[in-house]
Amino acid sequence: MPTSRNTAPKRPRLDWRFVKRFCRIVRVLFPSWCSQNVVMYGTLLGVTLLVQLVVYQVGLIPSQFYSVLSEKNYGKFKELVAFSVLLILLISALKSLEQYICNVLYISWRKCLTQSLHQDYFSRWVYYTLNVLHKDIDNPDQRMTQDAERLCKQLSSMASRLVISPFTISYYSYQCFNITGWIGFVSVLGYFLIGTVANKLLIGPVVSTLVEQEKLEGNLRFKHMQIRVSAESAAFYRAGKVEHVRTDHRLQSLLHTQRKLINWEFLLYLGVNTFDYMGSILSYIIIAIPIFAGVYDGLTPGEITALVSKNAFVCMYLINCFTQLIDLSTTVSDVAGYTHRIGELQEVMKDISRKQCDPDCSTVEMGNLDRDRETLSTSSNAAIVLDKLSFTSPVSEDLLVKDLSLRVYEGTDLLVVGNTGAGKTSLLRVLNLLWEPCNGSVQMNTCFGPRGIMFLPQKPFLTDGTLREQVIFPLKDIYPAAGSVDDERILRYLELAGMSSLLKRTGGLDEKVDWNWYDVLSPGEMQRLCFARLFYLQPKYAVLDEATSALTEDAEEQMYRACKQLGMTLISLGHRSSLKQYHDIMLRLCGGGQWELTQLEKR
Ligand SMILES: Nc1ncnc2c1ncn2[C@@H]1O[C@H](COP(=O)(O)OP(=O)(O)OP(=O)(O)O)[C@@H](O)[C@H]1O
Repeated sequence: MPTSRNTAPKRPRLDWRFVKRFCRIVRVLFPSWCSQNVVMYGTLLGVTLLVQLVVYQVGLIPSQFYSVLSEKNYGKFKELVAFSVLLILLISALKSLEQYICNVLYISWRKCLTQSLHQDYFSRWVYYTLNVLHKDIDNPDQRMTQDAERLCKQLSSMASRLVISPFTISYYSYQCFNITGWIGFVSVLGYFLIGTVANKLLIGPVVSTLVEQEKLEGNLRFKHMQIRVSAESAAFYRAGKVEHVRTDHRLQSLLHTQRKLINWEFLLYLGVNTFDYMGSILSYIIIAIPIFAGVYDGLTPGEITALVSKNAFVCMYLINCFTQLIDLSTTVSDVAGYTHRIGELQEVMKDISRKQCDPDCSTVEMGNLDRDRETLSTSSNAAIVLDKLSFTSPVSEDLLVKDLSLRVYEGTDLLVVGNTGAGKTSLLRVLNLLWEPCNGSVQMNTCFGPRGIMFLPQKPFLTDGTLREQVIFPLKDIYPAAGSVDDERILRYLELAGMSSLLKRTGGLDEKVDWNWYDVLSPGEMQRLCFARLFYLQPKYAVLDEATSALTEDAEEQMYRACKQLGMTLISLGHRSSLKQYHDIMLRLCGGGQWELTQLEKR
């Protein structure tokens, strides 16, 4: 497990690492040369270019008006008014279209990026390692939702401006050079360079503070999430006061960082605004140079006015192009912050995924069932073979289990007992490949999932959705056949688990419910619903981690008898002595790595 708790996190910057991460994200946003996003982006560039051409024409209109009015030419004036109206209609249409394409591109990019992150997150058990074991990365959920959304929004707003800038800058530089000579052009360029250096110095702290702020924002939301999920338990403890203090504490840290951020942003905005306004004065100074130098002495006052107007437009627009580039620096700082957060998540997920070697049948898919049966019939008799297995918890050096050798055969039920924290559930984590053993080996000759091995975890997992979706979970589709056959099976197993009353509460198998299953079901009901799921899926091996802890002994007997009738081999974890009667062998974890195996008398 890679940990870097002792090393300070690297400050996110506009550096080579940023370039690499950004390129990786761009590859996700543009999956191939002929993808829809490339076409859309190309169209956006085309429209932006058209906007620039029309803007140039619109910019020349005042100088034409000066010329026409100084000549008092009524015919030309009428033509010019009609032409101006036409150009204005055209530019409004083009700018609206440009904005529209930006928005469509934003949605399409968000889809690509979030789906790609989901792909890595839900592959194998990356989500488990990331959330439970991997503490180096904060708030993966926030990175996949909010950060991805903001990155796409910012990128779509600046994407075309950034690419089109070199062309407009070249064109207006050429015009500026033609009219004012090299002094005008060099002045504008020098002005831009000074602005860039100043902004670069200010962006660095803004990027790192922004990343910090996003992290704290996620922490605060997580705290609220925690209260929401555990509202009832908190209320029993009357924990409002202490949780209030803790939540406010997180809020304080967030606000402190936000204050730091707005201080840095104040300096950045100061630079940006000064640059903007100085730019407008600079344009007149540049225009004044050839006029005072006598270059245009031969022109009439009307022609000089028209020329000054045209020159003013060209110079101001060139400065405006540069200014826009500088203004983009604030957007670039946001983009850099989000790029680092998302890029880091991608790297960590890829790294985890690479380490999680894929057991060929760990996925739960209907299509795997036939292959699963083949695997079972050709494999060794023992479903699980543990050979000198030793493991610790991820944060401790002390062995929970040392040199455990054990074989689990079909039809031989195993009970695992031991004191609190002795490592019973951890043994399941190792069997499930969630934790790596530090010694020995685990050989799973049976597939995970329906028809193979199914785990009923200590904390029941209820998905969102209808009653049917709860029962058939983790299958995506009904099995073995849709329609009344499957409905009958579900109803039969709900009844067997003592949960047929749920049908009335939900209003049917496929009625959407507007409640959170965890809030409305009692712990015992949740456990019964998980048994209904088990009866429906009928795996060969059922691993039950204190799965009846919230049930009476009678109800426990009912569940265990049903499992046996359905032909399941059981591996149970628990504290109750009543469990012994349903099992053949007992593994006792004695602590400090010690363990013992005993034969049991089944009733
Ligand atoms: N994600 C984790 N990170 C670090 N330590 C963990 C983690 N999960 C469990 N542990 C520790 O590993 C040890 C064994 O835990 P485990 O859940 O296996 O106990 P158990 O025998 O199942 O206990 P119980 O009877 O209470 O369910 C405990 O000390 C626990 O705190």
